[in-house]
Amino acid sequence: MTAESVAERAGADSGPGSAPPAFLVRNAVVAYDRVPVLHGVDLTVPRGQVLAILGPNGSGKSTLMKAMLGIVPLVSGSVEVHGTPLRRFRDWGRIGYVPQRLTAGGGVPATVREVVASGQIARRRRLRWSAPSDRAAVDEALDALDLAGMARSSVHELSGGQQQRVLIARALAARPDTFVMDEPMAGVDSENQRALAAAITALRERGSTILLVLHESGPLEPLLERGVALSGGRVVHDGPVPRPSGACARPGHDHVHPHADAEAAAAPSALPEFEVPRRD
Ligand SMILES: Nc1ncnc2c1ncn2[C@@H]1O[C@H](COP(=O)(O)OP(=O)(O)OP(=O)(O)O)[C@@H](O)[C@H]1O
Repeated sequence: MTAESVAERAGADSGPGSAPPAFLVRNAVVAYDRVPVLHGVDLTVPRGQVLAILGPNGSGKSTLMKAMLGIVPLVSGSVEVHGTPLRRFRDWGRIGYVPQRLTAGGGVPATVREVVASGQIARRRRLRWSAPSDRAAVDEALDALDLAGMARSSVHELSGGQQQRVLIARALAARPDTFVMDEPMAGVDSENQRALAAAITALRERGSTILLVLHESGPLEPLLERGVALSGGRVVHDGPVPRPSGACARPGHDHVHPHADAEAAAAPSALPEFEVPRRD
């Protein structure tokens, strides 16, 4: 069976007239310098689901996310976004991508409002001045992340956690329905974590699809409907969100240390770091 017919069948399984999944990944293989780092990953993300891709350092989380967005090419396999093969997908205004760190702007001074407004560029069909509705969307995004009071501040003066809020507001400003967030809680203090969790809760309540790359579920755990754990470039768990255990379970734990990837590779079916809850 071809990848296209697998995709069609998956669409048919979800019922006549129902929307295609936000992402449909089939047998994805990705290599860097001819060394495979994703070994045939399958993943279907239904619309409206809040899903975390979990796993230790180097397990392939970011690579999978980049392959789903076409940032890195597939050696083989296929990706569809909202029912369209990735190579033909053009509706990028539907996708709100939140990178791990603020890189846009470099040393150029930019205010919080300017960075948030820059999120609308993919949505605009042609070059034009921003309309009142665009400005309203920027205001809404600033409010949602509690940033209105800092709108005129330079982003470079902000803490890492505040910058992370700016990145989410920038994605929100284009009013997408699908979010892909790379480690939104990494290096973020607890106050900013609460603001981020509140914003993600609001997105979930309005039916957004949210895909998060996380080292561990942490403070977002109550929001997550599904956890997909990778180890050594393979899916080793797909179901209820595994609970962090050991040091990773402690409040305030910030995942910066490398994990025992050699052990994970030696036992690919094991779930490093996590206790998997029973399915009752
Ligand atoms: N640009 C690259 N060139 C070569 N190898 C890479 C590149 N990016 C990632 N890798 C390697 O691919 C493997 C998977 O990396 P990836 O960043 O996807 O893992 P990850 O689970 O997201 O890790 P982390 O949590 O540390 O970000 C690792 O062995 C990594 O060293």
